[in-house]
Amino acid sequence: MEIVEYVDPELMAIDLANRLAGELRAALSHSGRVLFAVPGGSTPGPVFDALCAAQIDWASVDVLLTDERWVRPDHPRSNTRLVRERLLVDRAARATLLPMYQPTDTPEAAVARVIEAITPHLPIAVLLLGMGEDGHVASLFPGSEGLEAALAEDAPPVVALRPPEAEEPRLTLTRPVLDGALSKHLAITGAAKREALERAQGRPESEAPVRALFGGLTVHWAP
Ligand SMILES: O=C(O)[C@H](O)[C@@H](O)[C@H](O)[C@H](O)COP(=O)(O)O
Repeated sequence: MEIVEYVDPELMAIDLANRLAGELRAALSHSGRVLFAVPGGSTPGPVFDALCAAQIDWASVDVLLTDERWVRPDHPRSNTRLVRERLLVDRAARATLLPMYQPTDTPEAAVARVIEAITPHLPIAVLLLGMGEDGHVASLFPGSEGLEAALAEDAPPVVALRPPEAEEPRLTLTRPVLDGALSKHLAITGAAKREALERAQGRPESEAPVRALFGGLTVHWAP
C-alpha cells in the first residue's frame, strides 16, 4: 500500500482526477472498452467534477458503482444519482453506466440481474474507493451478516448486505471483483479516516474490511 498526501481536498481532487484520467487513457490504448468503478458517498463528488471534463474516449468507458444504497435512483442518497449528476456530465456524458440498481422490492431480488449485466464487462480496469471511519469500503461494512462470504476469494461478484450501521440495505461488489481491479485507488480525507486506515493494519478483515484490498492499493489522503 502506498500513501500519497495532498495539501488539501481540492488539490487532491484535481490531482487524483488527472491520475485516473491518465490510467483510463492508458487502459484504452490496449483495450477496446474499459471498466471504471467508482464509489458513492461525499468524497468522490469533487473528483468527478474535475474528471468529467477530461479528454478521454468516454464512449468506450463503462462506469460501475462499487456499491449502491437501496433507494430509488432519484433519491438524494442514491449513488446512481450522484454519478449521473456529477460524473456522467460534460465530456463523460458519453460513458455508459452499468446498473447497480434494479427496480425490485429488495436488493436480494436484484443480485442475479446485476451480476448478469456486469459480468461480461469485468475485470475493472481502474477502481476508485472511499472508506468509512469504521473501515468499510464499498458496502462491505463490519458487523454485517454475510460479510465473511463477501470477503471470500470465491464470492459471487455482487451480494446484498443489510449492514446494521447503514441507513438502508446495500448491493455491493465483493472482494474478488474489487481486488481483481488492475489499478486500485482509495480517496480519504481528514484525521479520523487516516487513523482508521492505520488502525485497520492490525485488525482482522472482518473488523476492517479495507484490509482485504491493501495489496497494490494507492491511498490518496488530504487533511
Ligand atoms: O455509498 C457509500 O456509502 C459508499 O460507496 C461507501 O463505501 C463510501 O465510499 C464510504 O462510506 C465513505 O463515504 P464518504 O465519502 O461519504 O465519507
